[in-house]
Amino acid sequence: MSQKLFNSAGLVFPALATLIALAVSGLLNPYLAFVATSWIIAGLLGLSLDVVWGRGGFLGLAQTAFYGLGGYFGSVIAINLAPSLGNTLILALPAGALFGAVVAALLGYIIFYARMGALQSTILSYTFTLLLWSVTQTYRLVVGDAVIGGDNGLSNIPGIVIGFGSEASKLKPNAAFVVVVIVAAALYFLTRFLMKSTFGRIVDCVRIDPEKTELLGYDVRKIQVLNFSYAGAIAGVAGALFALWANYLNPSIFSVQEALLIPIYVLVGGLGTLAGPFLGALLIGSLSFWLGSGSAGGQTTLILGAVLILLVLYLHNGILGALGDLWKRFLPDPNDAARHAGAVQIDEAVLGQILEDAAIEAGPAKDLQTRDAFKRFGGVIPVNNVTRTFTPGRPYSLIGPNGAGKSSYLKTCVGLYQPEGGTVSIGGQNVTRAPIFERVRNGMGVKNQKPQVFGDLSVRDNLWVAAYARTKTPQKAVDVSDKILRMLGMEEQAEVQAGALSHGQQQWLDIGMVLCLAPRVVLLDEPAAGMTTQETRELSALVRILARHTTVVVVEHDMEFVRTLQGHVTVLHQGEVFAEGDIETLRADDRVLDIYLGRRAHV
Ligand SMILES: Nc1ncnc2c1ncn2[C@@H]1O[C@H](COP(=O)(O)OP(=O)(O)OP(=O)(O)O)[C@@H](O)[C@H]1O
Repeated sequence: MSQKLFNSAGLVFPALATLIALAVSGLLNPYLAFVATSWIIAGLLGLSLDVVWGRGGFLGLAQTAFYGLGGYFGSVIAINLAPSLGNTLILALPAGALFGAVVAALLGYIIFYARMGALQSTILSYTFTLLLWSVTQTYRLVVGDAVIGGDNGLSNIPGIVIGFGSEASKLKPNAAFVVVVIVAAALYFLTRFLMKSTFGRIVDCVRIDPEKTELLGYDVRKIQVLNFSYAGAIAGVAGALFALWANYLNPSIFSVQEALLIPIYVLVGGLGTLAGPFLGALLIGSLSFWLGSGSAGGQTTLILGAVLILLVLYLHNGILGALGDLWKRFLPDPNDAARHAGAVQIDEAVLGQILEDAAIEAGPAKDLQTRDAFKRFGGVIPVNNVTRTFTPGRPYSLIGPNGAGKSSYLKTCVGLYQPEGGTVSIGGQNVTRAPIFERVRNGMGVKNQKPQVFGDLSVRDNLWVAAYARTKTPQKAVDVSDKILRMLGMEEQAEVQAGALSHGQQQWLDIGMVLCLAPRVVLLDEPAAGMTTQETRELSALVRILARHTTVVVVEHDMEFVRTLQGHVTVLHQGEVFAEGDIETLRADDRVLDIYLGRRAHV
């Protein structure tokens, strides 16, 4: 019961809060209703940032820009059309949403496709807000009866008007409060629904590990722009509501102070909780209202600042995050099963079936080919004109001393590194300049050196997200991920958070995720690292079976593991192919021993 309530807390408690707000709306004195309306609008703006930051993982400081633009655009429409139509809500809110979404999509396109670092992206978003501040102060634009820009601001904005024509009437503060509560609640529940949907799950993956998400075949940048644009729409609605509520807008809406208040609402309420920003805005709004009008009047900023610092210092996950953590202590630990997990044992029959199904759905195995692949990092050349073709049948192992360029070669094939020269092709198709997700959609399945799993997601969800990337059908993804779960013998750990698994188990989960993609070429970078001897044996069997159905290339240090693969071995040294053959011959080759031992002649 309490587990169920915990899972639906984001639905039950906000619904209760909405009902309470609606029930007390008639009892509030009009001034308090008027002020409280602004706190809810601020919470809505905080929600938009939580979508971008708490869920998407990007601390954007442009939410007030979309808010202000939504406010201005919504007001221009309301000012010009309200005299004939009456109702301002159905004009201003969609206009604000649309404008916020479009501008956010354009800014998001620049931020995410330019592949800037996190800090640069935050600064760019902030610069955009400041630019609007400066532009709206400097220039004036007249659109019909609306005058935008200049310090005097836009002052003839009609209030919240409902009804049409002669029936139209401007709402009094208490009724306006009700309307704003309803709009905010509707957007909150819509956002919660979206974040619980497949789109939201993928947004979570992008936040946790964007590289891994792309390695599953998702177009990460597109998802980021869509999420950013959705958040821009919410900010635009909040801005339009604000303009109607205040009947006035001026450039200070784009100010530094406004932009920095929003992350504070989110942090105080609880990052990523969606409901937290409302709580944060309500708390900060009511505290400053009370301090401002009470005996502590002159010290408001100081006291508010101290309270905020204490809250952020002692409640790392904000109020709702802390309450959630506290509640979890009284619930059964879902990660308990991770501690009882034995060594993974592959079910070869299920594996065979999975690989046959994969061939039916994704087609025959593909060759991987590089021609004169060349990659340089300053004076280091980890991939030096490597020409190789890998085909299905037997596994290929890449070995060599530390720094030989094995991982760099794999990363060049995957697209994690862009080569300065040469080509990479999959199944005869040149993918040298293709983004990673396109190579994956072309049949490439990759496991990097460190296991990459989505730690906050359950084992089952990790596999589902991988399977969904290929199948694009939720139920099919369930079928595929269930089979992989069975093949790995990890059914009992299905609900465990992937981050709670041991290193070796995470390796298996990562390999399972690769298999969910039905890859036609598989690249595995040190898959046996962190595995027990028994697990390494299991892995060897898996790789051999896999190589019968697809092309498999494995980078590995563990020579015993390489020997058991019974495959073709390539020795890399200083970025070049140094020797090739079977492992027994290479182990007996003095030249190979020399480079491993660092003996003079070949180093
Ligand atoms: N992103 C990078 N930036 C700069 N240098 C890099 C980068 N990636 C690899 N290198 C350099 O390229 C060389 C080859 O590294 P790489 O990791 O490919 O070797 P490796 O054979 O996989 O080694 P190991 O077995 O230790 O993992 C090293 O000198 C490394 O420092």
